[in-house]
Amino acid sequence: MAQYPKKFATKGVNFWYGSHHALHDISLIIPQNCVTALIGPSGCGKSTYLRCLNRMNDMIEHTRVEGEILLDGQEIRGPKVDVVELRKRVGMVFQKSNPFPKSIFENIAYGPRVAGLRSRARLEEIVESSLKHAALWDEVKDRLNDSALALSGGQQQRLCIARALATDPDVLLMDEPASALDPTSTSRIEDLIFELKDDYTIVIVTHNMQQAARVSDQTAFFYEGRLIEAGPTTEVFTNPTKQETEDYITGRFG
Ligand SMILES: Nc1ncnc2c1ncn2[C@@H]1O[C@H](COP(=O)(O)OP(=O)(O)OP(=O)(O)O)[C@@H](O)[C@H]1O
Repeated sequence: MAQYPKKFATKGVNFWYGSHHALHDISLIIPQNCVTALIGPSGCGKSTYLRCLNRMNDMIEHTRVEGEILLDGQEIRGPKVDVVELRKRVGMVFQKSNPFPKSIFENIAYGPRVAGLRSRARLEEIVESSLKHAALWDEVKDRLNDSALALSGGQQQRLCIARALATDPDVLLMDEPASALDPTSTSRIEDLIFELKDDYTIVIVTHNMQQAARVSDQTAFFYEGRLIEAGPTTEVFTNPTKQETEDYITGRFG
């Protein structure tokens, strides 16, 4: 992965929920234009780590983070960092698709509007390009004013990806984006992830090891709040260096 520039470099990241020490000394490079999969058993800290990358954990009370989280070499917890700007650059898609109870158009236009964009023509361009990027345009272009809630689960998830793309991010964080979807919709999301990495850096949390093996370039295995190993996905899956990784990927626990 060394041939790719570092998008994120996290060094010695520790994280606490109150007195619960949830992440221990996590140092991980997230390479640009690659898909990094975070795998590991339930409760090992994957989502917590993911939320460190756009300071989403700031919204949870009584939490504390220590260590370095550098995005393009800049500390994201520095005093001058605008968190709203950070979250535009580092967009997020959740396990359960969560469209607003508004039209398809308004769901995508929302972020750019909140950012101050007023031009209808420009908003239309952004809606179209975001939906195209999220491989949804052809299915919805004739019904942009219909409610987003009328879309299927898989379409709603692609809409949420389009919504995250509308603010022109560099990075997409995805927390189990396909775990609530049927196999066909899952496979569309996986194809989409593969296409998106040309333009974005992607970090995906997944419970599904086949999915991690299919979509990611780099895999990071977490266990009990620690990063056990990280490396090129093919190596982690075929020749893991740590016993815990081997036990997990061969299904001995988790
Ligand atoms: N909001 C919260 N408040 C308190 N503790 C939390 C909170 N969110 C997570 N935790 C705890 O932090 C630890 C790591 O949780 P996290 O959700 O990051 O794990 P995970 O690997 O993503 O799990 P899963 O795969 O089940 O989503 C767990 O012990 C969990 O109970």
